Amino acid sequence: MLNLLVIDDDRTILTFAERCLAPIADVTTASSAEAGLKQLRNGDFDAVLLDIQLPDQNGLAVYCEIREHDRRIPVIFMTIEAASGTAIEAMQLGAFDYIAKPLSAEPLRDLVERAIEQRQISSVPVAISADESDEQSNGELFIGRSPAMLSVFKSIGKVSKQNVPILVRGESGTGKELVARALYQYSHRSDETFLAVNCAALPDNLLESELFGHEKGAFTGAESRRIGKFEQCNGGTLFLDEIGDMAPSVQAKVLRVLQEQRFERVGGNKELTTDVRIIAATNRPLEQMVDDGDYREDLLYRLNGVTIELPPLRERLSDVPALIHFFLVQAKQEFNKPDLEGLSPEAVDLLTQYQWPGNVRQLRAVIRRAVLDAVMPVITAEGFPSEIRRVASPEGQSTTTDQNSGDTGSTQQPGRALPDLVTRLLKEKSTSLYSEAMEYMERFVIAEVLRHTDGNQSQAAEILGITRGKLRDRINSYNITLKADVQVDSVD
Ligand SMILES: Nc1ncnc2c1ncn2[C@@H]1O[C@H](COP(=O)(O)OP(=O)(O)OP(=O)(O)O)[C@@H](O)[C@H]1O
Repeated sequence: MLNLLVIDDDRTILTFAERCLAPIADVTTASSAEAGLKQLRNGDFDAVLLDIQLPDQNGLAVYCEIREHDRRIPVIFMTIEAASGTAIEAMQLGAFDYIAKPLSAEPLRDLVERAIEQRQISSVPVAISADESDEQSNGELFIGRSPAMLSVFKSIGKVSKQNVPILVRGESGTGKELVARALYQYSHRSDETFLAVNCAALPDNLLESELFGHEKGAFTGAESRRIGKFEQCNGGTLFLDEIGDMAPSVQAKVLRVLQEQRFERVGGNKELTTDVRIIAATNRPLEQMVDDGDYREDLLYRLNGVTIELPPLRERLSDVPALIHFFLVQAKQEFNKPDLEGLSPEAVDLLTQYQWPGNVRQLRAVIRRAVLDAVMPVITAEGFPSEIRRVASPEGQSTTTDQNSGDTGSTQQPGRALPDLVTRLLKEKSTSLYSEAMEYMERFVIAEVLRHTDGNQSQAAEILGITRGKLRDRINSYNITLKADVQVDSVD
């Protein structure tokens, strides 16, 4: 039988808890902090229900003693409304949860059952530890042991010292920028500047001036001369991310730098020279864009000389455990969770089966979120978003949407889930409500506009007032599938 300790100076609460929780656990009661701690030391408890205001000792102090005795015991605080500030403090210290008085039988039973379940899972050895390994203490930043990644590392080794442009290809979030940085670190230019420009993040005219600079008065608002990245980076390495998102005029200027190392600032006629190594990245089908007349063939030819292809994470799922470990260690330190031990075996199973449409970036976000939310030493599948937990359901990764998604199936009005989402996050005591709600809104707005334009991205970008590159970026990160009817799957 499972054992539960209830500490409260209110007799009625102790009697209520005994009666209500008897079907699930052997309930031991104590009416003071001192008596409770004595019981704790003599017994073996699976969870503790603790009154936050005890006559002989502050509830938080008692909580700290319980943690010192056994940090795996989930502690549920019982509070009255006025003490909610202390309850929040308790949660910050790592309490399992808190429940408001007067107690009701069903929520109390549910909560205790959940706590006991977590305690049991926490007693199983973790499948992936959150402690730093030798590998990580060696400063390894680029994780991957799959044959596909080993071949990427080999390519980096082969070409990093050659002074040629390199094109890094792969889906969003696969690590293209990391490849660019590794190429730079292992090159002869590693002591020189490394600059990165995301070509999709700026409208065409601003991108041109960002890259090549401009002269005073070149256009309205150009109040002084500006030095562009190609000039700033002379002798160094320039990473051009989303190289597919450049207007023809910018493509022509980049081609000229690649061929002759020459360019002019916007609005200037003085020819400047620069010695910059270009590493470009894209997740777009440049060949197709050339066929469609959207991209210069000569530029593609120049960039394509040496290509490094990053496989999507779903094609190298054997890398997932090492990546989980890497991100766990990072997040444990960053969020100051010294008690975190790692991930339970079923949690690891789930993550190694999921298809990761958002690639490594999505995996990183999922681990960070789970660490941030963790109140127990072991993270279980409960700590993951619903789209990942669905993998374990008999239906597999269904396309049904949930309240996290910006869209809904045909049965629900799009966008209607926002109030529910806010209510749920409030209930879960979220500390990122604003960003989650904004993400939901953005997802919803983009899907609606795309539906309105029948999936036409140029029209949608115009209506939204954002660049096509930015729209594409959002479509990728929210995993919006453009079919006859625009569908949205939720991705963190
Ligand atoms: N193999 C890896 N090891 C460790 N971290 C990784 C790895 N791959 C990617 N990451 C991390 O995942 C995140 C996304 O990586 P990155 O920005 O390089 O992707 P990207 O392919 O350039 O994405 P985008 O196309 O959207 O710009 C970053 O936080 C990066 O540090």
